[in-house]
Amino acid sequence: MNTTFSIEEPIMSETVSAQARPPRPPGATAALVLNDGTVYWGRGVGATGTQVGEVCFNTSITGYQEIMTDPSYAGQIINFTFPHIGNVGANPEDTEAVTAAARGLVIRTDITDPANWRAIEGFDAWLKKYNLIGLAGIDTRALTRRIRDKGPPNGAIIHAPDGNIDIDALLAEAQAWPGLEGMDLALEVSCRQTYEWAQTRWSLGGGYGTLDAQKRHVVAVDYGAKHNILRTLAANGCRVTVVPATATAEEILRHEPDGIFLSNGPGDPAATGEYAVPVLQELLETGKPIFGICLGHQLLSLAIGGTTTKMTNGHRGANHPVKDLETGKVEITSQNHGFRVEPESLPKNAVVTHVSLFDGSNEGFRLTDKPVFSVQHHPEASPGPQDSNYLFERFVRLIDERSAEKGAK
Ligand SMILES: NC(=O)CC[C@H](N)C(=O)O
Repeated sequence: MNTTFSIEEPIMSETVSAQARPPRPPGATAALVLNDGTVYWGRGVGATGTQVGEVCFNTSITGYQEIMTDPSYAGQIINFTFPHIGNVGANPEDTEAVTAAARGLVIRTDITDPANWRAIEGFDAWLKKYNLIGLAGIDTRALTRRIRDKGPPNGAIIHAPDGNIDIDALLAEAQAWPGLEGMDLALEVSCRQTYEWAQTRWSLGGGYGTLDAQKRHVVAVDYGAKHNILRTLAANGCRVTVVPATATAEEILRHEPDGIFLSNGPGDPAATGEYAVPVLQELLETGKPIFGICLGHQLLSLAIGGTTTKMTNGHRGANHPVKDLETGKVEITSQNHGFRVEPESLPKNAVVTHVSLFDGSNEGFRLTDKPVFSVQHHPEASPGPQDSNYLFERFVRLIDERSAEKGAK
């Protein structure tokens, strides 16, 4: 690990077009090759090998462990806009899944020795453990501007400590990769078997807790669920049964849930919708409370007849303002999505409840005739602000109201 901390850490090479490929700088052990032939040389960090995926950027300043383990990043290489990634090291608590589904990461400065009381190892060692390939010394600003102006390209990365790097082979890989549109990745990251979840949210001094009073039972459909969603459900008094993405409506209802949760997840919602939508349509018929987040929001929109499209630039960061149209309040949100719901495609019984103040795109809706709502952003944060936590309370209220109604009958 490089132990020198310096913002002046040299960038390996600037953005250069295919016509004028940059010569390999001395010491280069890694490269990123975009499908248009652009080459970025770098210094390898983390695991070795090659990977191919969509290159997107995330603007979060903290939370790199949570971002790298968010299953929604399957099929993606993350370019961090914040220059000092890795400087607080790594700990065993700040993870959102048992394994990492992201394809790799691109960072500006070399990883330094950790400076944080919670760190038990350096970020480089942690990346190796999670089999994540990284490149340091990249002009991440230039790459971000390129993604902002032209949309996220497909690219191939390599970390080869022996310097054995074949740019043409990487270019061919990047060009042959079909891209995220039309790709179902939920099956790759979903759990294989049903399991119970009881861990609650982390607290300073207390770590993660467990829940004693489990008043409500929620079945969470795992399209690639972040653990902090499950933790937040548990912290709100829910016993959570997590079922695979392929669970049928009958399998879900056999657990007799008081409410149903639809998780976040990677890939194109239209592709996942091929098997998820018929199940959701059956679940909607039951009148049970349903809450969806991100991919869950997109799948719910498809189930009621809406459409989703790929965005030119997705939303990935921890400072995105979203307006709750029903209260007029603005919440600062955590985001990670590259597809969006087209609000004009939604049926009359769907009311748009949230909108992005960055680009006006849809961030949420609710149904007027059923206890059903969903949001595009990530109210569980991790990383990010907790302004939107109230949405979990709203879900629990819907569950309690329905239970009270049933009890009164
Ligand atoms: N975080 C998510 O659930 C992402 C949803 C979807 N894969 C998208 O990119 O839009």
